[in-house]
Amino acid sequence: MVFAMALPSGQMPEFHPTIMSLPVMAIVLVPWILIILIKTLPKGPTIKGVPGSFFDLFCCGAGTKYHFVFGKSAHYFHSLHQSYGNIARFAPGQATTNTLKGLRNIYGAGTGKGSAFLKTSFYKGISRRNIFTASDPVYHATVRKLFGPSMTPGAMQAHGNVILECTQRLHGVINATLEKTRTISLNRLLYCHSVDTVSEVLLGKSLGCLKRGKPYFWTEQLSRIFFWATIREQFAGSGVPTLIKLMLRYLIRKGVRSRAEQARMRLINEQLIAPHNRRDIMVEVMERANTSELDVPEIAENFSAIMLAGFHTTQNALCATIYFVLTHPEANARLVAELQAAFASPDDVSGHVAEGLPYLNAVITESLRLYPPVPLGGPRVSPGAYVDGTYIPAGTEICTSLFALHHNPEYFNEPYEFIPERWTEPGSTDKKEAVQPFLVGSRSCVAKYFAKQMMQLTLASFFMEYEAEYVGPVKDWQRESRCYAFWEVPDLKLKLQRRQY
Ligand code: HEM
Repeated sequence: MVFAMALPSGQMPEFHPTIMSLPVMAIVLVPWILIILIKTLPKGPTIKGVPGSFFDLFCCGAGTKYHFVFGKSAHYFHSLHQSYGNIARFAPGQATTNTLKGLRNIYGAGTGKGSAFLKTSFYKGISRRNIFTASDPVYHATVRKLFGPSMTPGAMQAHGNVILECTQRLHGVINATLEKTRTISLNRLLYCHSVDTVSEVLLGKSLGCLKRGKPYFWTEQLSRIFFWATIREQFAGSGVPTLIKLMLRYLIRKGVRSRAEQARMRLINEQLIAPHNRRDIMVEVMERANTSELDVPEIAENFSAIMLAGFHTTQNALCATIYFVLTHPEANARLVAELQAAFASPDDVSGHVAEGLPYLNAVITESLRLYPPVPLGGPRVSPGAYVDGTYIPAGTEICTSLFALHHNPEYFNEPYEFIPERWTEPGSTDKKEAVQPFLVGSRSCVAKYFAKQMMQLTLASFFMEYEAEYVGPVKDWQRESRCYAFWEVPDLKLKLQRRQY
């Protein structure tokens, strides 16, 4: 009423929500941001004498938090190494290294008490105790002993034909689509292929995502779980994780995570009692189970963890390799020539020939170098030890950024270029051991040979079957990918045509 009288027109003044809300925002948000900053000040031991950016060291790791949240952590860590050298801090008590020696010091340190660099609490935020999340070396060794023998190169050979059948199903779906259009985005199809193949080899049952035309909601959960685990880790103690948890649980998607877990465990428990018509990995593991200290629910939990770890990683690697080959016409021509000299037709592709093809394996390794599916390497707690000549105090965190290691100019000529020849030319001076996309040591990828075989067979069959052209918008695959533990892969849009044999 007072306002109305003050205005000549006698109307009420307009309500400007932005002007009105600014003081409110200031009153509510500024103290909250201050509390977050104070709460996220480092509480544990700090690393001294290792450089890092001002924002990270004196503003509660603000630079790192920003880049994590916006999916740019891999590039950010690389830029820290470019600015501050081979060991750089990204928070007062956390450091990253980009050297081979650093990698070996951290991940190859063994499992002995007091000498091992154990997994950090970050992994506990991902799921229950299993092969991937456990930090206890004794428990971890028990699980590796049970599953490891079924994933050696020799053991994996028995699954080559199953992987090829999965690849044929992928081609069946692509060919059906080609009857309607020549332009196809392969991201989702390759994701479904990865899910179906991993579940088929591991559990003896394909999840049928390709047939269904889309993945199940629970197969796609992992990247989100990793994202929130990262946020939790970055903002630990500030109240942000609790707020997010409450929002997720009560406001947005009640119980999604537990439904995902139930769906996954139901599948595994069904397969544990179902008859199997071939010797898949589950059959082999359950034959050994009576010699293991793990009970059946724990074995089931580990099947779940191993299966999930295989979905995004292999899809990331397959998409990137196809992109790099197709955007490098000479590499494409060389690869196709090698494949056509080795196989008479796509149906002729076989595991034992594909594993010996130098150029095929060179394009795979070069893609894994440029675009490691796990770009940061896992965070570890220092036992109090030297990493590449620098003392990292006990209780502080250290990791090797695989993306930065793979782009380290000390090891690679033209580190940003896709040059498969660096793996085939005897005169190449590049340091080959510096490419370790599966990590090294006791916590390296248990399914390394599975992943390699799947890539060899899927890619050999694909390039034999199709003449392809990349027609998507992406000019720089790495820059245009977001990274949250794995990559969020850009659009792999291709124009495809079946080859005639
Ligand atoms: C190109 C594909 C793949 C790459 C580059 C890759 C890379 C890695 C890396 C870097 C780690 C260590 C992660 C850490 O310490 O935080 C890891 C661990 C692991 N990976 Fe893979 N992976 C791939 C495919 C797969 C597949 C297909 C599976 C399963 C079918 C799998 C299962 C696992 C498991 C269970 C672990 C934990 C091993 C342990 O701690 O003993 N990975 N992988």
